Amino acid sequence: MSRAPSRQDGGVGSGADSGTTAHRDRPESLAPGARVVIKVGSSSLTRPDGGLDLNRIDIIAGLTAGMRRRGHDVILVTSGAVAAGLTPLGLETRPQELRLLQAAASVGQGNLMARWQTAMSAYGVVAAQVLLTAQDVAVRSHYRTVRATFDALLSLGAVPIVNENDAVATDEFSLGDNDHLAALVSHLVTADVLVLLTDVDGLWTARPGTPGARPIRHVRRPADLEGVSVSGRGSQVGTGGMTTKVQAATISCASGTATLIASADDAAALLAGPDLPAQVGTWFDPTGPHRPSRRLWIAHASMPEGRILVDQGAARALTVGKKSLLLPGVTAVSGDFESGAVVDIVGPERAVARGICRYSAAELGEVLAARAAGTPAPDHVAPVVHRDDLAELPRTAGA
Ligand SMILES: Nc1ncnc2c1ncn2[C@@H]1O[C@H](COP(=O)(O)OP(=O)(O)O)[C@@H](O)[C@H]1O
Ligand SMILES: N[C@@H](CCC(=O)OP(=O)(O)O)C(=O)O
Repeated sequence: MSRAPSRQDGGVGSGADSGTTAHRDRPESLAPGARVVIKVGSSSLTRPDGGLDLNRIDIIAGLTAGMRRRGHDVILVTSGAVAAGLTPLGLETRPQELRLLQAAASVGQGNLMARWQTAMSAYGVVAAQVLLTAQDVAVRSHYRTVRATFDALLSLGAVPIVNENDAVATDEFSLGDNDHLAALVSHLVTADVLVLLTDVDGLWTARPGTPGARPIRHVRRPADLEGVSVSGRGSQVGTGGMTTKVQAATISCASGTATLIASADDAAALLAGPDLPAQVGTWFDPTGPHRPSRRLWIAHASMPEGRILVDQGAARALTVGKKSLLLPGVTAVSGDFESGAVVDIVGPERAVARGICRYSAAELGEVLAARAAGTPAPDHVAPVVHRDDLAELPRTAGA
């Protein structure tokens, strides 16, 4: 499907947009042709008795079909596999143990996908199951393959229906929550808008029900979140609460994808036509351009294999000077990695960046040892991490 030229404005109609970041209003409509990732949480797909809410699945399938007719590419990220597997296995509540969660997800995913497929096909939409693991986004060659799969599905007019492949995820190697998965998928497909549908009307100043808590309708920049109390405790069936949604919005917005957190009850009000009512959900403006996928992959999806400690001057050169990391700034190295590995770069106060290291840990160790002994170091001229291979980490991340 052809894409509308919506990249400059985050895929939204300009509405009352003054054009300046400081006074930008919330957009009033979805731009024609915007590519939209819709994530539906477990809390929105399950009934109080634990079964799948087929009415909700039908509504979202119908909205997806309508959006496709209006020219949008739609990618659905669905939770609910664990929740859908509990009752058939005779489990009364969500188990803690990984193997039981995986058993539930294995049973539930088939059920969940069958329901989506039936609902989508009733509206003439071809649904495609895509189950991802952390490896698929952490290993660059997998990442490229997955992106090609999404491109093929979208160009053939199918709607990818994505979940984590919970049955094979391990404790150490799992995406953990579908809000994060939805942010990574948004980046993979260069989405214009990410819609996180949940059981609450967007982000509130504090957990709804807290005295004085009120909904926030528009987040223009991360600083707008100061003072907002976000809890990781969600519904009975959900994972991560509002914390993972705000993290997902932050990741997506930084890579040019506007994000809307809203109640699944308001899905029709938001997605049945181009209009985006101002008093529904929370809209997060994009905070950066659609970034080259390589940099975002380095920052949010890759698995660092080691750490390079740097002095204050090097940390400043990376963060303020926007420079490459050079050998003289390196003070120590940890981990056993080959050249080409992703590493965290840690300054005296915190982890400042993540990047692809052009030397192995052993080569860096040799340089450091020679420096300590006052003997000539091997004659390396290449930067340790080139600026093009480097992504800065936000202040809150890392050490
Ligand atoms: N500041 C906040 N604003 C809105 N909701 C919040 C906030 N802090 C915590 N929450 C909780 O987050 C829950 C949604 O998260 P979760 O149950 O994980 O949903 P999902 O299953 O849709 O991913 C809401 O039910 C709400 O109680
Ligand atoms: N992959 C899991 C979803 C985990 C998750 O993040 O759930 P939720 O917080 O409801 O989006 C499942 O399908 O049950």
